[in-house]
Amino acid sequence: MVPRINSMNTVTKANTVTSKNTVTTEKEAFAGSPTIQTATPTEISQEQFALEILNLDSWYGDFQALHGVTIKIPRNQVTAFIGPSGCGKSTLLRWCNRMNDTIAIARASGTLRMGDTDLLSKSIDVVDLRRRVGIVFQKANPFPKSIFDNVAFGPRLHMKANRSELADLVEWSLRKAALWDEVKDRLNKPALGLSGGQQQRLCIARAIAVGPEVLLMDEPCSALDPASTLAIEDLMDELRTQYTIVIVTHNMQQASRCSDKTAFFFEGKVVEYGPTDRIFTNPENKQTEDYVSGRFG
Ligand SMILES: Nc1ncnc2c1ncn2[C@@H]1O[C@H](COP(=O)(O)OP(=O)(O)OP(=O)(O)O)[C@@H](O)[C@H]1O
Repeated sequence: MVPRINSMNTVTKANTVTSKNTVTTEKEAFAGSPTIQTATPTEISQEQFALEILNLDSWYGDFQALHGVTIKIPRNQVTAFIGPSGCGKSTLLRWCNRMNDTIAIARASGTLRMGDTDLLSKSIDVVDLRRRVGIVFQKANPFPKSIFDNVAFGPRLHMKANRSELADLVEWSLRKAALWDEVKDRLNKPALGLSGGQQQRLCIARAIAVGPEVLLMDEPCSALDPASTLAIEDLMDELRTQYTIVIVTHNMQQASRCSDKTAFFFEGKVVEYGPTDRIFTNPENKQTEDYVSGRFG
């Protein structure tokens, strides 16, 4: 029988619609999932932002890594962060789900909001935040567990699902991550036995299994071969209908192929932010033009 995740405690709580612009719910995040009834269609307009970053400064000790960054990240789109090494792309990404909390000398000021949630608040529940804002790293990092247990890990932590509900959710996540057909006969085998590209798709399945609203991807393809890279890019294209994706990439072709919006960073500042087509074909800033055309960086 198909499990009903929306009957679970955590999900019910998170489904609360708090404001007009905060309509992303787990119900929507799981839309299409066998575990959730059909979501009420929600009008997505350009005005709806998954993340609002206003005048964000960030430091590591005395070193200021971000200077007054302002970017509004639209819902259900792919936004690419590009720029030369050390310009602050990952720092910004890591504030979005508070991974920087693991760095004692990191601090930030300014505004970083997801709907009504202040992501910089000291009192935020970071475990719950990381369920709502998933992250996939440059190097795939499956747990030393079975393929099944990797995907089931988050749901076991955050939801009260019985065995069959969990099995359905694991299958759904692996299908979404375009990995099901390759692993369905070896779910109990170690995840570390998968190829690099498969491991990365597994990490994406693991991230979406808990119904995040936003998926952060920090150079997810930089360790992959062209075929696996293409698989991940296809996947992003598929996932964008349900999730907001933010990707850090050094690959200009990838940014121009996969993203709707692009932000170009330089020395901790956003030099230019706008529709990807425009950034790549008609940038307003000379520095952006030089970077996207490969003249520096
Ligand atoms: N843990 C840290 N401690 C001190 N400084 C750091 C730390 N992490 C990053 N930095 C510094 O902050 C700046 C921005 O780093 P960040 O990793 O955000 O850049 P990036 O644009 O993602 O670079 P890359 O493309 O090479 O990954 C760099 O100068 C970097 O050296």
